[in-house]
Amino acid sequence: MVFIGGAGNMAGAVIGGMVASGYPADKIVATGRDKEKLKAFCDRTGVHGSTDNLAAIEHADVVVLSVKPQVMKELCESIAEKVSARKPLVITLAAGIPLAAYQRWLGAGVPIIRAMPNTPALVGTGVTGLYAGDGVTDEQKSVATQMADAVGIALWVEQESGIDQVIAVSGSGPAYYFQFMESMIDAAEKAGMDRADAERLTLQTALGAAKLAVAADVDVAQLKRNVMSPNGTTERAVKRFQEGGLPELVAQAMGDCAARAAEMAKELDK
Ligand SMILES: NC(=O)C1=CN([C@@H]2O[C@H](COP(=O)(O)OP(=O)(O)OC[C@H]3O[C@@H](n4cnc5c(N)ncnc54)[C@H](OP(=O)(O)O)[C@@H]3O)[C@@H](O)[C@H]2O)C=CC1
Ligand SMILES: O=C(O)[C@@H]1CCC=N1
Repeated sequence: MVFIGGAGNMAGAVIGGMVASGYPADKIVATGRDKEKLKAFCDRTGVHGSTDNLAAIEHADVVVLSVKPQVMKELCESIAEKVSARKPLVITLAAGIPLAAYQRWLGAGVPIIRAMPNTPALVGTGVTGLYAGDGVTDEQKSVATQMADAVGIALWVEQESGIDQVIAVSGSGPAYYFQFMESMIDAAEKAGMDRADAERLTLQTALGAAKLAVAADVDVAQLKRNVMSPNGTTERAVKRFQEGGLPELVAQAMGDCAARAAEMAKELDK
């Protein structure tokens, strides 16, 4: 399996998670342009590295594309001849680029899967949304499912637009939680708590809440009520969130996120 842009944030997290879960590191090649960054990544994970995309994909059955959306067209055009001749399975991790664009850039008939992972893949707790284009076999779909399963959970979507919904929930989602944690840490520090203590307590609380929510047989609304004693401290805090419009703000932010994915598609599908 070859990851183009393999030492980057997203592919690096997927590769790190795959290797940690037992996928053989010597079956993975990561490519990049920055030799030092690539070497450090390969030393850390045990995967092979290459600064030559064409040489790296020469015999590959699966090519994962993980460069920034803005440079994806240029990258695809640079590998198109080789890819359209051999037709390996191409899995793209990029946000905001429709399958139709890859078909134009890489040539018709190349099997393409859009995958939308998230960075918690690195710790085996990722979410990957998946969408398969025409001509992708069940065996190829199962390769993508295996990659996703190795680093967390997978969800296949029926429509390509489902990928934009996945971006709004889980692709970008970790940043929403990091933002919330950052705000809690800042507020606790401002209120007089040592920053390191504030960080420790905030992160453990986030971890505990997420673990409890996953393990519980009641929904998150009930778990929230379980923390709220009538006329107690939590009720006061939650009332402030609700009066301040947090639910609407979250919905707006997620809407903005999905809208940006659609906007990127218009900018980049050329
Ligand atoms: N970050 C995230 O949370 C998520 C990102 N994504 C998607 O993943 C993709 C990558 O994003 P992210 O990892 O954040 O970005 P990064 O910039 O961290 O990684 C991109 C990598 O691509 C490499 N690269 C650029 N051009 C080339 C090239 N021509 N040949 C080989 N390697 C190249 C860069 O390495 P070098 O500097 O060595 O060239 C860099 O390491 C994007 O398309 C994004 O939409 C999807 C889901 C979540
Ligand atoms: O912010 C971005 O565009 C990428 C896609 C999802 C997460 N990061």
